[in-house]
Amino acid sequence: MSDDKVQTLKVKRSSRLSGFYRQTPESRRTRLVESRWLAPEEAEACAGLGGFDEACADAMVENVIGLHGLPLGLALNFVVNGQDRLVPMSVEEPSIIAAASYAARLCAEGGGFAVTWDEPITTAQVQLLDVPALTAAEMALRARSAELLAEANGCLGAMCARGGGARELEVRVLDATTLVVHVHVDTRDAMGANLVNGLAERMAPRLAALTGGRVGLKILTNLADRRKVYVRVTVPSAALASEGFPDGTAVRDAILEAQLFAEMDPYRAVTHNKGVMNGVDAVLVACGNDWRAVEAGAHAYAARSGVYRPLTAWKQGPAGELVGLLEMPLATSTVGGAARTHPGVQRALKLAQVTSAVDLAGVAAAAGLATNLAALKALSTEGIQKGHMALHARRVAAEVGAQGELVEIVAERLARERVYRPERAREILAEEVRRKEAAR
Ligand SMILES: CC(C)(COP(=O)([O-])OP(=O)([O-])OC[C@H]1O[C@@H](n2cnc3c(N)ncnc32)[C@H](O)[C@@H]1OP(=O)([O-])[O-])[C@@H](O)C(=O)NCCC(=O)NCCSC(=O)C[C@@](C)(O)CC(=O)[O-]
Ligand SMILES: NC(=O)C1=CN([C@@H]2O[C@H](COP(=O)(O)OP(=O)(O)OC[C@H]3O[C@@H](n4cnc5c(N)ncnc54)[C@H](OP(=O)(O)O)[C@@H]3O)[C@@H](O)[C@H]2O)C=CC1
Repeated sequence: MSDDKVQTLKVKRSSRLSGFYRQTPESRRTRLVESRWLAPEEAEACAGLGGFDEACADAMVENVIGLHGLPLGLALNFVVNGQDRLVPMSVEEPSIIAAASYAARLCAEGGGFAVTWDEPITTAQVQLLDVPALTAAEMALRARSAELLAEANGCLGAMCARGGGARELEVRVLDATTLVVHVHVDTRDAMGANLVNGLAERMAPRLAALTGGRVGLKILTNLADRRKVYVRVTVPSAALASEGFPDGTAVRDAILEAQLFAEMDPYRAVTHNKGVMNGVDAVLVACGNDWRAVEAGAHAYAARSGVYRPLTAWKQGPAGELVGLLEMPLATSTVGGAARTHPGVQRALKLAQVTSAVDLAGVAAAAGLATNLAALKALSTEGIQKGHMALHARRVAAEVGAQGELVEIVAERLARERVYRPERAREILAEEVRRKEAAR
């Protein structure tokens, strides 16, 4: 990135872009330039497929026959650790970006999202089978732990030079003849899967020799519980009041009841967590990260006690405010993987002003807490259908052939009628087309 662009990005800007959602994609890009979020050529590069082409795709995965697009939107109103952030989200489901923006606006009233994180530790597992004497094997590994870590770091010169490297060796007993060795590695801005998988393969013969065991699998774990992110928000109860629900305290209490439901019932907790992953995954997809890895880790973490539980906790604060907390493993990257091959990924990271992998984890987790709050607020008041379906109506309108301003007109009428069937959309579209022709 050129110095003038770095300067541009350092300028303090607001993430509150009033009326943004009523603009066209082109005028939104112009707005981003005017409000100094993007340089003109960067905004222009967002249009269409954003520079992603068949050659990029062919270098990325196998047997490519074409490209498959997804929308790239921006969630607004985010203040993360005191800094205004735009949050890039790529997702196929309507209402998620609106929901994130809405909840972020509520959270901003309490000071925004306070985010902290663990060091970016990714863990390799080496399975050792048929170990003849478990206790002796464990002792041998523990006695050699410093030496083994030094050997590991010997293979990780570049990673150590940037402040990462192997940090700890852990031995776990799985059954009477099976051990698993965990090598915890700080992989800095990389997710570190390829790095630690390679390390595990290199270390395995030595670990087998020390224990007398036979090498089994050598692979990272996606239960990245040494790489967690923690987010906290405070929403004044008054901010929760909305049309038809003037008592913010009652809305807060309804959200607390929804939280209790998720804590008592895994069937509900899964859906509650889907609302969290709405935000997290959309950010990860926009930023070219491995969302399957994060999904797998998130759900395993939610079930760590043996019972599947919500990833977020909503409580009442001392002054009657609503306090929200999210704690989850979140292994992100700003280098490696798709960041190398997808031109849109670097742009998304710049838009969000992401400075490191852990910073990206913080932004994604803030988005997750926001989408969870928006869903709980909607569910606890008017129900999910009103807001969600009103936005879904735009998709129905487009499906039946509405274009340009007719998309909004048809969608608005469907939402007013609370009918979202394509047949009705078709009728409305025909009426509106006739009306337009008559007016000419
Ligand atoms: C959809 C809203 C936000 C409307 O909510 P509303 O109160 O009708 O919105 P509003 O018109 O008062 O606007 C409030 C703010 O929302 C945003 N907003 C409003 N409209 C738009 C739009 N068109 N495009 C972009 N942003 C929009 C925007 O930030 C706006 O602020 P402003 O800029 O005006 O100051 C609300 O109803 C909501 O948050 N609903 C929840 C939607 C949701 O969770 N969708 C996910 C699908 S359901 C699901 O997958 C998860 C679930 C529900 O199962 C999880 C669970 O069970 O826990
Ligand atoms: N179970 C799973 O989750 C699995 C996931 N994967 C996939 O692996 C990929 C991620 O692996 P990963 O090892 O992260 O990616 P890559 O191998 O693509 O790239 C990471 C490398 O980038 C280099 N690098 C440059 N700058 C930095 C920096 N600032 N911080 C850290 N590293 C830097 C490092 O190499 P150097 O130190 O040599 O410079 C690092 O090892 C994803 O595509 C994922 O989908 C693969 C297998 C299994």
